[in-house]
This record gives sequence, C-alpha cells and structure tokens, in this order.
Amino acid sequence: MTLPPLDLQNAEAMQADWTVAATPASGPLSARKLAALTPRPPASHAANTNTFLSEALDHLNFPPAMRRLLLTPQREVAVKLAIRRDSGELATFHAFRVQHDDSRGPFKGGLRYSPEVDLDDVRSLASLMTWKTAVMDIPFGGAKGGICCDPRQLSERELEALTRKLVQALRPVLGAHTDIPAPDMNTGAREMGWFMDEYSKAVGFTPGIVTGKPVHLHGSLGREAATGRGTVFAIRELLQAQGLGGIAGKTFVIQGFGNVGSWAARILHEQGGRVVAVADAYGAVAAEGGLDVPALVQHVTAGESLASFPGGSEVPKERILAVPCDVLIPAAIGGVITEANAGALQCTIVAEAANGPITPDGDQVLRRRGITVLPDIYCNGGGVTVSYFEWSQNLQSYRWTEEEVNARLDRTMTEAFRGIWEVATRERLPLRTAAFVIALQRVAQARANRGFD
Ligand SMILES: NC(=O)C1=CN([C@@H]2O[C@H](COP(=O)(O)OP(=O)(O)OC[C@H]3O[C@@H](n4cnc5c(N)ncnc54)[C@H](OP(=O)(O)O)[C@@H]3O)[C@@H](O)[C@H]2O)C=CC1
Ligand SMILES: O=C(O)CCC(=O)C(=O)O
Repeated sequence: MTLPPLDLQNAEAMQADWTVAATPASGPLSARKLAALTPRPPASHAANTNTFLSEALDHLNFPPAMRRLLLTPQREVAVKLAIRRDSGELATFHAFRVQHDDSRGPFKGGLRYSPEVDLDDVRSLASLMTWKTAVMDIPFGGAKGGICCDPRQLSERELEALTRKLVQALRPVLGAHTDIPAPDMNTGAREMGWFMDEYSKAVGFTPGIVTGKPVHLHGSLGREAATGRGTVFAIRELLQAQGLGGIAGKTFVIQGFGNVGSWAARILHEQGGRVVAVADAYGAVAAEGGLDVPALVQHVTAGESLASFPGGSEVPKERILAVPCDVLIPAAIGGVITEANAGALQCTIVAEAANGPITPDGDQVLRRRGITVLPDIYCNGGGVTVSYFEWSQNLQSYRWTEEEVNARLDRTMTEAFRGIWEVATRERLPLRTAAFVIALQRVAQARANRGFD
C-alpha cells in the first residue's frame, strides 16, 4: 500500500486544532513534534469542519484560547466491541463516541454504523452537533458516535449484539442528563429500542437515554420524518426570503433515499414539488416531469432496486449532482460536492440534508457561482429538534400529538432561519458563516457564564 505524502503543515494545523488543549503537559513545541509524527490525511472531515468554523471565528475575532476551547472535543472514547458471529466465529469492531461540547446542555448526537466510521469522521460530526443544537437553540451540546462495520454483512441478531455491546462499553459516559444518542446513517428506531433496553437493564427504565425510539416504546410521533420535514421547512423559508415563491412547481434532486432523503422526497411531493431525480448508493432514477414518489417508496420498500423503478429512467448515479433542478438535496454521505465537481451543479440552491456534504473548496466554487447553500447545521436540524421534543416528552412521561410535534418543529425551523438570514444580510455573510457565528456566540456565552474554574 502506498501512503500519501507527509503534509507537515497540515498535520500541524490539525493537531493544534484538536489536541493541544487535550495535552496540557506538553508545550507547543512538543505538540508540534507530536503533530509531525502523526500526520493525518490532508482533507480530513474534521479539518473541513474546522475550516468552516475558522471563517466564523475570524469574523468574531475570538482570541486563540477561546478558539482552541471551542474547536477541541471535550472527550473522545474509542472502544473495541467483540461479538460472536452467527457462524460461531469471534469478531471485533472499533467504535467511537466523541463528546464535543456540553456548555449548553447534555451531549447529543446520533450513532452511525458504516465501514467509513473512524475517529476523524466522528470528531467532525460531533463538532457539527454542538453548532447545530446551538443554532437551533435547543438545550443540548454536541456528540456523535459510530461503529466501524458494514451493517449489510451482519444479521439482525449480530446487529443487536453489537448495539448492546456498544451500550455496555459506553455506559460510564452516557446518561439521560449527560449524553443522549439518536439515529444516524444505518441506524433507526430498531437500534434505539435495543439501546434503551440494554441501558435500562443496568440502571432501571430510562426512555430518555436515547431518542428516535420506536413510537410504541416512548419514541416521539414525527421523529422518523423530522429531518426530512425540517429540510423542507428550511427550503420553504429560503425560497420565501429570496422572493422565489413556494415549494409547489419547483424541481428537486435528492442524493440518498434513506430516512432523510425519502422523507424529504415524500413531503416535497405532497406539497407539489417535482422530485426529478433520486439516487442511493447503487443507482439513480430520473423523470423530467417528476417521479411518483409514493410509488417509488413502495417499489423500494418491496425490496426492488431504486434504479429499476419503472416510473423513470435509470441514470448513472455519478451524474445525480449535475441533474438540472431548482434545489439539490445531498442527503447521503459527507464530502460529495468538491472543487472538482461543484462547477457541474445545475441548481440555484443546495440544501445540505446530509452532514458535511460540501468540502470547503467546493463551497468556494458554489459561492463564486452564486448558488445559495442552506448549511447542514441548520438544514438538517429538524432531526435533533424532534429528538429534543422526544426527550422532553420522556422526562415528563407524556405524549404530544404528531400535529403538535410538526407545528413546534415548523416554529423552531422558521425562527432559526430568521436569525440566520438576519445575520447573513446584516453582516454580508454566507448563510453557513452566519449560522456558525450565531452558534459560536451562544456556546461561548454559555461557557463564559458557567465559568472556567
Ligand atoms: N437520520 C437523521 O435523523 C439525521 C441524519 N442526518 C444526516 O443525513 C444523512 C443521511 O442519513 P440517513 O438518511 O439517516 O441515513 P440512511 O442510512 O437512512 O440512508 C442513507 C442513504 O444514503 C445512501 N447512500 C450512501 N452512500 C451513497 C452514495 N455514495 N451515493 C448516493 N447515495 C448513497 C444510502 O443508499 P443505500 O440504501 O443504497 O445504502 C441511503 O439511501 C447523513 O449524512 C446523516 O448524518 C442528519 C441529521 C439527522
Ligand atoms: O437526533 C439527534 O439527537 C441527532 C441526530 C444527528 O445525529 C444529527 O443531527 O446529525
């Protein structure tokens, strides 16, 4: 295997961002030496997140010590999980939980099961959660976790065993007032149900330990659709603010047809939007006049491949981002829009339903081209917002109606948008930088009010 060339400058910058404050015994020089010895890939997810944050930190003129405090995760946990495979073989998996910041409330953030999960990825996602909960103004901090595994290669029993092992390994750092996980890629209500059960076995019945649970097991009505629904509210607000009318009649392209992408598609379709192309990890399907989304959902739910949907024509999935539309919605993985392909996009808005789908270089290209980006920390904040509603219901042993949940979600998304739009307009900032500015101010203020000693 050929290793990428050492990039000491980048390695030093990254190490300084993430670990200087965590290694107080070593002075700046030894931190630099350590950085030189442990290089990271140049375009890591964590570095990308910090590049975006740095622009907002520069705008706020925060001093270096405060910058370091805000950029550095509070705690990083790496664990090894061993399970017995159905074959009888022993298998081990690496898992992580990064607790980035809890200045404004308990750590909060999802759990991802994917072969791409590593500490760098989880660091970046944990940091995004801190800024997301702050910009949405819900009383949580930020965390993220994941297991490096390919869930497609695991049986349901193996996945359950792995989830239970994860709870056992992380239990010392979790709690309904300490750190509350939730679903993310390749996890959902089923995994959250196992999670709650395993935690409750050890400490007594605790529905508030995790959100996104099955509805009949203290999950909130509306949580499953919340991230997709919140994305639609975010797009609606932006279209209105730009004087471009509403969802009806606009065209949408969606990359990712899992929880977030499929719910966004359904709700857009219900509201008269034309979903002209969608992709999953294996293929893509397009129809210029708009796909029949309910029929597509039925097709996929029946176990058929997305690309074989008879109501559209198959397109190479690599071309999905370049399909002409009003709004492009990346709703799958990170880092898909880069300097190399941002010039090919044919949309006026990119709504970041996924976390980190645009790299900083790609973002620059979109800015130059006048394409507006609804940033992830706001655009996909509907999920954690309804997680907050679920947690609140759990703490009170109470259930809200779906209408109430959706109405509250609408209010929260709308208010957050107005705040971001106001700062962006007043300070002449892109929406992403404006969102980070608001979030950074809230977190820094909370940290300062709590004191440092
Ligand atoms: N779930 C939630 O509440 C929240 C999720 N998010 C973010 O939204 C994104 C999607 O999450 P979620 O919907 O929950 O995840 P899911 O696992 O439910 O769905 C992921 C989707 O992305 C597809 N996908 C994976 N890789 C690619 C690829 N290379 N090209 C095209 N499609 C791909 C998958 O395809 P296939 O099925 O074929 O594998 C699947 O359709 C993630 O970035 C997540 O962090 C953000 C906030 C909250
Ligand atoms: O619902 C939650 O608590 C977190 C969801 C999540 O992981 C995210 O917003 O990226």
